[in-house]
Amino acid sequence: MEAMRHSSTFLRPPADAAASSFYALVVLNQRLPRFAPVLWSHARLRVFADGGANRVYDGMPELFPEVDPMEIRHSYFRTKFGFGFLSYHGLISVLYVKNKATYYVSGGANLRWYKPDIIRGDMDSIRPEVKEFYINLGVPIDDLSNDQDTTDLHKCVAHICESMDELDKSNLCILVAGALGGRFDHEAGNINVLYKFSNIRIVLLSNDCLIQLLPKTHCHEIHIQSLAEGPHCGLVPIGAPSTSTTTTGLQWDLTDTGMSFGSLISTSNIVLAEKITVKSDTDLLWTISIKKGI
Ligand SMILES: Nc1ncnc2c1ncn2[C@@H]1O[C@H](COP(=O)(O)OP(=O)(O)OP(=O)(O)O)[C@@H](O)[C@H]1O
Ligand SMILES: Cc1ncc(C[n+]2csc(CCO)c2C)c(N)n1
Repeated sequence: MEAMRHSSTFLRPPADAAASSFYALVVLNQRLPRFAPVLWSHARLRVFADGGANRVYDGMPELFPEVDPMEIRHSYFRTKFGFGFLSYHGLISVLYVKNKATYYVSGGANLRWYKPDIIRGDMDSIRPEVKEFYINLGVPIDDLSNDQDTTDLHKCVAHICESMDELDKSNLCILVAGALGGRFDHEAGNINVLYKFSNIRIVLLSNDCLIQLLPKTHCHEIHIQSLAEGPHCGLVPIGAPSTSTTTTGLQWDLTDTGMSFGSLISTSNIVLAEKITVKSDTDLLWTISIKKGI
C-alpha cells in the first residue's frame, strides 16, 4: 500500500517551508485565524466563499491596526513596516513583526495582495459595499444562488478542482480558513466536503486546530511541524467504524484496534514522535492542535 505524506508546512512562513504543494486558500464566513496572512502568502489561488469576503475586508486590517485599512485592503508595499526581499516565488514580501508574531505581507506584481481570484457562493451573506469593492478591483463574482443543495465551501472546492488540470491536482492542497469553531451544522457540512472530495487534500482550519481526512486507500505518514502544531491530537472514524487501526508515534498508539462512536475513538491523544504513522481499514479524520504562539 502506498504511503501518503502529510506535513503542515503552510503554518510556517513561506521562507521556512519548501514549496512542495500547490496551495489554494478558501476563506469562509468566520473570523479569520490569526495566522491568515501566512496561509495567504502560501496560496497561489485564493477564493472567498460568499460572506468570507466580508471577513477579509473587515479582518485583515484588524490584524494590522497601525495601518490604514484601505492600505491593507490594497496592500501597497511599504518598507517602513519591515524590510522587503524577494521571496522564493519572486514576489515582493515584507516581514512584519507585530506582538512578537511574524507575518509576511506580500505584494504581487500589482501589489494588491488581498485581492482574491474569485468570490463564489450563493451570495446571501456578502455585504453590498464589500461586493462593490471587489467588483471595482476586477474580482469575478460567481453567483450560484440557484443551487441551494450544496454549501458555499463545496462550490468553492469544486471551482478550484475545475480550474486545475489532473497533473496539478495531484499536488493540490486546499486550505480552508474559518472552517471550525462556529455553528455545528456548518462544521458538519465542512467535514462532509472532506468526504465528498476525498481524492483531494483539504485541510480545515480554525485558530485552535486543523482537521484532514486520511483515506483508507493509503497508509499515512504525518510529519509534525512541532513549532506550529501539537501535541494534542485525535483520530476519529466519523464516516464508518474501523475494525482495525494501527498507529506509531502517539502516546496512546492503536494496534489493530477497532474504533467507533459508542465505543472507542481516539481523542486527547498526544504526539510523541516527529513522524506519526496511521493505517486503517476506514477513512479517519486526523486532528491536531495549533500552537498559540504562531
Ligand atoms: N459558523 C460557522 N462555522 C463554520 N463554518 C461556517 C460558519 N459560518 C459560515 N461557515 C462557512 O462559510 C461558508 C460561507 O458562509 P455564509 O454565511 O456565506 O454561508 P450561507 O450559505 O449564507 O449560510 P447560512 O445561510 O446557512 O447561514 C459556509 O458555506 C460554511 O462553509
Ligand atoms: C436535505 C437538505 N437539508 C438542507 C438543505 C439546505 N441547504 C443545504 S446547502 C444550502 C446552501 C447554503 O449556502 C442549503 C440552503 C437542503 N438543500 N437539503
